[in-house]
Amino acid sequence: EEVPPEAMVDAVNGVFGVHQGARAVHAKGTVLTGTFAASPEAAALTTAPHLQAGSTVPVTVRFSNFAGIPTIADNDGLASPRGLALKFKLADGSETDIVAHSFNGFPVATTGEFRQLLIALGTSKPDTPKPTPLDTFLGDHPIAKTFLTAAKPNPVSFASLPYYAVNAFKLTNKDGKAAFVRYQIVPAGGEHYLSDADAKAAAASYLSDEIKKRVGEGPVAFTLVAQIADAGDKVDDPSIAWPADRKTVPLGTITLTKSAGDDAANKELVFMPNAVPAGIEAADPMIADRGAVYAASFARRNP
Ligand code: HEM
Repeated sequence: EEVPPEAMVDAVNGVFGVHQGARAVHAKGTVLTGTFAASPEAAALTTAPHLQAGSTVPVTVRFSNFAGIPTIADNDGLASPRGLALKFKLADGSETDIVAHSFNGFPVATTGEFRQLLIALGTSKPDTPKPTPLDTFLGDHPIAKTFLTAAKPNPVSFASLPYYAVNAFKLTNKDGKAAFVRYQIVPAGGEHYLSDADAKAAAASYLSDEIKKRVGEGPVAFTLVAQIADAGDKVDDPSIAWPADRKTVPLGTITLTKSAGDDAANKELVFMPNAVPAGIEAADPMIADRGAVYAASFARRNP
């Protein structure tokens, strides 16, 4: 089922409402800048310029809460999964982006199913007669139910949880050899979460406050990793995580050194999951759909 990008933005707005100037989803965020240095191993996978050994390029990272509500408290249940959007500034002036979240999977397999889920969410209110559209959808889609009900503990920091880009890409190296991969962004300092009591007591902007303070005291680092598909792993279904024992290859190190402020200071910033240089191609059709939807959302928030 082809879904027009505008209809997807409308469906997201149906869940969270329209908030002038904000992203339709992942509406509260904070931006940092730094560099990405490619690993020695990356070039064996792809000819992409920022993934050649010795390459270092500037990056911009936006951390965000899930909900399409710009005032969402960082300890609200709707703040998870968290987002990490990463923009590489390539030497030729172009940009390439990775847009990831803190859950290894997605509720549904396709853009069309995602629209159905959004409509079910938007039309199921506390006073909606049972079974609600959401009850019916989740009854038919057990993976979506697992996604929505999975424990998503509040992190100590945006820098203390791993992120997954979920949709598969095809990387091609200089010999023409191709591999299907999914990106993971792994925190250098490991995973750390708040206790329930500490999460409850946390301030509404504890995460954006914490990351600004942290980066003021020293660099904040992540490793960009490629998880490599085995023959038979599905590349067009982000709802199914590939097994954890699949080979992983470090692609490089993200080192964040400066806060660039919150969204008010970064209105023109947009990340495109489908913006890729030669050596990288989208493998999952959801990636092109996301590109069109993000552009439509950007146009609405920057009229
Ligand atoms: C068809 C599926 C999807 C739709 C329709 C969709 C929709 C959107 C929209 C409308 C935005 C706001 C864009 C903007 O105004 O700049 C957005 C941002 C975002 N989405 Fe998605 N999304 C989809 C899939 C995903 C997936 C699979 C992930 C996780 C890997 C994800 C993570 C994010 C994140 C982290 C942001 C914030 C980006 C930023 O910081 O600018 N989305 N999405």
